[in-house]
This record gives sequence, C-alpha cells and structure tokens, in this order.
Amino acid sequence: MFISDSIKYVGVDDKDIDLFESQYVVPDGVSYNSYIIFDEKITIMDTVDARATDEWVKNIEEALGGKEPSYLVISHLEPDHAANIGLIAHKYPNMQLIGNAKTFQMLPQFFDEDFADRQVVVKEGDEISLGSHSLTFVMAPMVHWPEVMVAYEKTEKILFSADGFGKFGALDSEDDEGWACEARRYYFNIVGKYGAQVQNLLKKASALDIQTICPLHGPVLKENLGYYLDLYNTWSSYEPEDEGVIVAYASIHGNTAKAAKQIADKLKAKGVEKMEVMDLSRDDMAEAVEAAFRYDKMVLACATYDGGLFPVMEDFLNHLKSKNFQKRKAALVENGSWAPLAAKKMRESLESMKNIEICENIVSIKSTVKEENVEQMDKMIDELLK
Ligand SMILES: Cc1cc2nc3c(=O)[nH]c(=O)nc-3n(C[C@H](O)[C@H](O)[C@H](O)COP(=O)(O)O)c2cc1C
Repeated sequence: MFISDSIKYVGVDDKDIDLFESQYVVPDGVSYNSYIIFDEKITIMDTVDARATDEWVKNIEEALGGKEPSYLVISHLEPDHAANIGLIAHKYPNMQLIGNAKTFQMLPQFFDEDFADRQVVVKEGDEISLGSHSLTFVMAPMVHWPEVMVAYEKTEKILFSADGFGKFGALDSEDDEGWACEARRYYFNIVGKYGAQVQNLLKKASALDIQTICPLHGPVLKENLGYYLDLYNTWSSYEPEDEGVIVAYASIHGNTAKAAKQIADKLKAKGVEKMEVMDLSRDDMAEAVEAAFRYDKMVLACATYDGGLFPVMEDFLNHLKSKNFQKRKAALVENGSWAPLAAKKMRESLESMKNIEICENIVSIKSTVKEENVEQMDKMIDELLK
C-alpha cells in the first residue's frame, strides 16, 4: 500500500486467525498495520501481533535496507500492536521508544524490562521533530485503552489514529462491501463503550488539517475523509445511523423465530426499508450488536427459558449494555408454554440502559402464534413506527 514517498506501510495481513480478540469472526481476516516514516530520524509507528512477527520483521528489514531506526512510537500496548516491542527494541539497541507516562507505567506488565534509559515520554501537544517531518502527540485516553495516543504528522497532514477508524478485513481481501460495514462492527464491539472519549478525540482532531488517516487495522483513508469522520461522530454520539429495524430473535424450537419473521414481513409491508432479521443462536453476535446500534428501532423476540430468557437473548442484551447502548426504541415479543416471562425480563434489562423507549404493546405467545397474537403484532408495530 503506497502512502507517500517517505512513509511506507510495513504491516501484515492475517487471514488465518480464527477469532480476533478470541471472539470476533473475521471472514476476510484482519490487518495489523505498522508504518515507517523515513527522515533524519527514521521512525516506526507501532509493531504488530505475535502472529505476524516474522513477516513484519521481514517487511521492516526490507524497508530499512540496513538503516537504523531512531524511534518506535507506541500508540498503545494492546498485544495486537505491541507484541513485538521487546523484539524490535533488542534488534535496534539505539532506537528510543516514544510513549506517554501511562505507556511506560504499563510496559513492564507486558515485558520483563521497561527500557528505562530509552524512553521518550510525551504528553498532550508535544511535538518531536524527525527532520523534515514532525509528530505531534494527542492523548486519546480510553479510546479504548487508558494509554492510547494518536500522532499527527503536519508536513504530510497524516493522522496516525491508533485503533480509531480501524476495520476488520485483510488489506488484500475480496470484501467489496465498502468500508462502513466492517468498520462499524469493529467500532461498536471494540470501542463502542467509549463514545464520550471518542467525541473528545474527534473535537481535538477537528482542529487539525487531516488529509490522510493511517489506522492500525484496515485501509489507509485518503479521500472523502468527511464521510468517515461523520460516521465516527454519529457512532460515538450513539445516534442511529439509519432509520430501520433490527428484528433479533432467540428461539428454541422455531415458533418465536416464525413470529419474528412474520413481524418482519409486516414491517416491510408498512414501508420499513432497512431491516435486519437476526437469529441470535446462529448469526454473528457482533453483527447483531452492530445492527442494533445502526438502526433507530428494534424488535426483540424471545422464548422463556427456566423462568428467564433463552441465553442467547440474555447474552445479546448484556453485550448491548456493556457497550453503552442507548437512545433507541424497542418492541418486545415473548413466548412460553406455561408462564411466558421473557418480555418482563427483556424490559428489565432495557430499563437498565439509558434512553430506551419501550413499546407498551407487546406480543405474548403461548407456544405457537394464534389470531390474538397477530392482532398484538399489528398494535405493537403501529406503536413502534409511530
Ligand atoms: C429448558 C426449557 C426451559 C423452559 N422454560 C420455560 C419457562 O420457564 N416458562 C415457559 O413458559 N416456557 C418455558 N419453556 C418452553 C418454551 O419457552 C416454549 O415452548 C416456547 O414456545 C418455545 O418457543 P420456540 O418454539 O421459539 O423455541 C422452556 C423450554 C425449555 C426447552
């Protein structure tokens, strides 16, 4: 990937990983991005995951062509970017490590040594000259680790954005869904809880003239940056991106699933254009979380299970709560063969989140959908779309 004459991409695609962060399926893999700025002081921007060590070292050696780097910038210490700090520090003993106070406080947790005599400690707004380039550091605490910082290179107007603007998918993947889909799934599942902190970072970034964004996963963004910045503003302020509905169901034997699909057909007939129907037992949980954040409305349909919720619905609601889910409208469908309780349990969970409007009209099914349930569906849908 070409960035500029003096800035080279040295990252690695990982197409074999089974689960990113041990929970996210990545059908198109993931990239661990790393960059080198060539100047009087050659600077490496982050390392890569331990899975990608050999290829990264090869990339670094090829790019450096025998030259010695002066600095390694550590944007944060997550192992998918920081695993090779020790290795590269030993390989280039004259190289200094640039981080902030928190970076160096946490560094010994990951490595047996803290490279104390090689630390360059930066704080908000500090600028380090590399020659004709310079890096200005902007702290981004809890986006999404405490020590995160991003770096702005002013001559080429590049923001090295750490995990911000990251996306699942290897760089040479066949994925033609566009940027937003896998960037949104990445954002809400990994960064989603920290909307306020992302808003702070966006405010600081708005004061910079940015022409290129170099994230730590996914493509380098060079054109139409307003599009990406606008999406990040929407996502981090928890506003829905689209008018639409996620219909998420948790069904043991299929009757709740049938009801959910019937509701989806009715919603379509009422003119709902954007909708995703998700089987929480089988579809990707991270995609369901993504869809919940994307749309302004949700229908949750769940079988009662041991006096509570069928576990995948409980899991879904727990995911949403942990990601600070808010500002949405929800409608509830329950099923049970003797004492349906799922609507009450879903309501309790949603009421523990912020600004969730829950429809009064619910659908309460006893085993299979009956005529009275169809009437309940119509009332519920009218209230949901009101
Ligand atoms: C292990 C288990 C526990 C259940 N617990 C309850 C319950 O507490 N209350 C209830 O009314 N139904 C309970 N049911 C019954 C289901 O909720 C009910 O059959 C429902 O119609 C299933 O919907 P489905 O066809 O979408 O799976 C339970 C079913 C199973 C398998």
